[in-house]
Amino acid sequence: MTAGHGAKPVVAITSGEPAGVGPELCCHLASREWPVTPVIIGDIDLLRARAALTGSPVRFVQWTREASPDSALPVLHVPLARPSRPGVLDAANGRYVLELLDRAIKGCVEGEFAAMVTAPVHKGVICESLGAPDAMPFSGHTEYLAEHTGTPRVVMMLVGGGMRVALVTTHLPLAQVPAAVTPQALEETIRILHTDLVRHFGIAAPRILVAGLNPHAGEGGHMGREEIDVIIPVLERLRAEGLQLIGPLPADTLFVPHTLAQGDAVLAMYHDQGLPVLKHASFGGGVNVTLGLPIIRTSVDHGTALDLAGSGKADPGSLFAALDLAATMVAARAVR
Ligand SMILES: NC(=O)C1=CN([C@@H]2O[C@H](COP(=O)(O)OP(=O)(O)OC[C@H]3O[C@@H](n4cnc5c(N)ncnc54)[C@H](O)[C@@H]3O)[C@@H](O)[C@H]2O)C=CC1
Ligand SMILES: NCC(=O)COP(=O)(O)O
Repeated sequence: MTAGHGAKPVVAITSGEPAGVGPELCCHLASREWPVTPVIIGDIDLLRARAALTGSPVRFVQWTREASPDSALPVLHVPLARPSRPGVLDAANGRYVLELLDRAIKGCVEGEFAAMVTAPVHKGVICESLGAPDAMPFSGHTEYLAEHTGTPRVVMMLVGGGMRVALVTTHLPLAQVPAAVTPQALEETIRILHTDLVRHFGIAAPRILVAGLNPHAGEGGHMGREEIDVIIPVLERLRAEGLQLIGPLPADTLFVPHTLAQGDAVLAMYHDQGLPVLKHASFGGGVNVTLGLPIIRTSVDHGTALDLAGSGKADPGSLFAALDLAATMVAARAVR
């Protein structure tokens, strides 16, 4: 049983990179009623400072499980290492950002929180803070959550603009993508996507549109062989088990409306094959959800927007959509 704040499930909101728009977006959570109780994880003084700077009337109070909800936003206080200025990254606060994630993960695993929603982090400054300015020890929440929940494979899926777009590979250099699209990676990704479309999205028999890797899905082997050597054999094997898999389809025409209408989700082979289309259709209202985890995690579809930090102009639509989706997933889990 997840600890309640009043009668509602508690959802942790990690406020993300302190120099980015995450803290000020959290202020907007007070402007709506939610079916869950959002508890913000972050430095309470930072949140108060961003509220003052952006003219938000919100009040932040320290979170206690016993307190009854009022108009103030509860905060689980985690102190910054150093005061943060909007738009100015500071590697000294990199570990603070990871502490927010660690606290939320722990709370979700132990049942204190029903789900976690993440505001954006800056991957580069976290890597710098870990003493690896030229390497990528932190490549994203998705990979971090997999590692820290002991989950061998998870799937990044973005939802927005009437689409669901999942990825076989996530944050890795483009040159490494073909080698990462292995039969095992593809099969495990499809199984997770299928299972979670049923489990979390209530789609009884999901139809998945699978992109090819190469232009024109390899043009029959004349423009690359990954479709013939890897993708088609995996799809055939899984179709024999009853999964509804359409493809491999040329990615350039997969996203035309009449093709999209034939599926419940798209599976893209890599980050920039699928996400630009979805973000074009839904930026500011899209949600990133991690499938295959033992916990529920959703996120905004945008980054730290350092250029907007402190201006109060950042759009909270994606954070709202992420919290709405997390609440829906929590409710669906409760009736299973
Ligand atoms: N969920 C996460 O933690 C994500 C983190 N990132 C990280 O964010 C950092 C910056 O990434 P960029 O590629 O510059 O993308 P970005 O999303 O931060 O910014 C791209 C453009 O969109 C605008 N924008 C972003 N969020 C907005 C909002 N809520 N309202 C209005 N306009 C908004 C920005 O002002 C900018 O012009 C990188 O370190 C990246 O890795 C990127 C995407 C997701
Ligand atoms: N493009 C998505 C992104 O960068 C956010 O990824 P993650 O931090 O949620 O893994």
